[in-house]
Amino acid sequence: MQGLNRTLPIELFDRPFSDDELRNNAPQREVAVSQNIAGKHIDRVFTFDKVFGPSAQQKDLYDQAVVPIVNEVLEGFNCTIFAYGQTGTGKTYTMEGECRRSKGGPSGGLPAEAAGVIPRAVKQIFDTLEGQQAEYSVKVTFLELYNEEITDLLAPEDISRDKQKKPLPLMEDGKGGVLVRGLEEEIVTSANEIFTLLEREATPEGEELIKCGKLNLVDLAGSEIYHVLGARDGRAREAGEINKSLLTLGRVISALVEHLGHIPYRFRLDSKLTRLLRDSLGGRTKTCIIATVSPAVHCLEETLSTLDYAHRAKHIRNKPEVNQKMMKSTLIKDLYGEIERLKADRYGEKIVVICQERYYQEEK
Ligand SMILES: Nc1ncnc2c1ncn2[C@@H]1O[C@H](COP(=O)(O)OP(=O)(O)OP(=O)(O)O)[C@@H](O)[C@H]1O
Repeated sequence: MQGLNRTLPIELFDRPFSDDELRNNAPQREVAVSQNIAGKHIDRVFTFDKVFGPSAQQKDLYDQAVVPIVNEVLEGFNCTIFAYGQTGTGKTYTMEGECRRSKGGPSGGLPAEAAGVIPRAVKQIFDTLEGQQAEYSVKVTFLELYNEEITDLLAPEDISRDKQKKPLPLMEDGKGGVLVRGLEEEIVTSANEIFTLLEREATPEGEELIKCGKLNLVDLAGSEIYHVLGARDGRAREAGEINKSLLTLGRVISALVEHLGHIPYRFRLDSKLTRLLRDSLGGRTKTCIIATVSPAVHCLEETLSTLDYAHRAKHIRNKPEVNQKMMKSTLIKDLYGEIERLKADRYGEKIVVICQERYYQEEK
């Protein structure tokens, strides 16, 4: 769990570095919040794995918090990184940064210092694989969940109607997981346009293995849009949906912490957010939550709730497993099997049609 703090005033970081920490250049791990309620002074301290203060740059967060996670993905784990926090606290800035327009610069380098987690992760994955001179294929999907609707951040805007992207359905994948149907997959390749395999390595017998890791990078909608926009017009529903989504996520987190990893069934189906993050909260995925908070005093309540939530989520125990490595020959055999099955299905359909036609003719 990481805590990224955009521009928190120094009062919130009032604990100075100890001499030991200064010597070891240790990153901060605590956020201290001071409150004066009815003349009573209340101090609260939240401990996280890492805390990034007002002067922290995107690179600092990335190098310290995300690089190890991307390395795990390259080792074959599924990992999730999501930013959580009040609206306007920097979730999008953290996940995407300010580099959307210049995405995919000619040199393949990062377009700006303000590049966030997503472009940096893509670059790290690509650089590492290039460095290994391995044959690989990297597929990237970016999605946003907002108002109980999933939108594809890679899909081109719909030019037919008011530039809205179509929401995508979330479905069970039949293997205990979920999938977002129609989510665009962008293939990031080397100059040689190598595709198909993420990474290969040889078994002692010289058989090639395929290692596959997945990195989920999630941008959540703000939880307190309600307060900012007020419950007017269509915004009321939006606010309700967002709050419902995050409330359910909060309940799931409590359930996971209190019931030792068991999520009550009703919560599992409650919201798309929970379904989408099912494997990331208490499942087999390694998950990093980046909590973003505001420096503004009028946001204190929400800041405390974000810190509370993030702190609670820290107690969730996931059981990460490396994805099963598959022998290349087995994969090819499976794919041939699949092709044969599809051919047989098509043939079968045709027979049914012919039979129906004949049936109607005979009926006549
Ligand atoms: N660490 C930062 N340094 C400089 N500017 C920042 C930082 N974090 C956020 N900002 C700026 O603050 C504004 C709000 O940030 P952002 O849009 O990322 O918030 P958000 O949490 O994604 O909001 P929402 O929940 O509404 O989507 C943006 O203008 C962004 O550029």
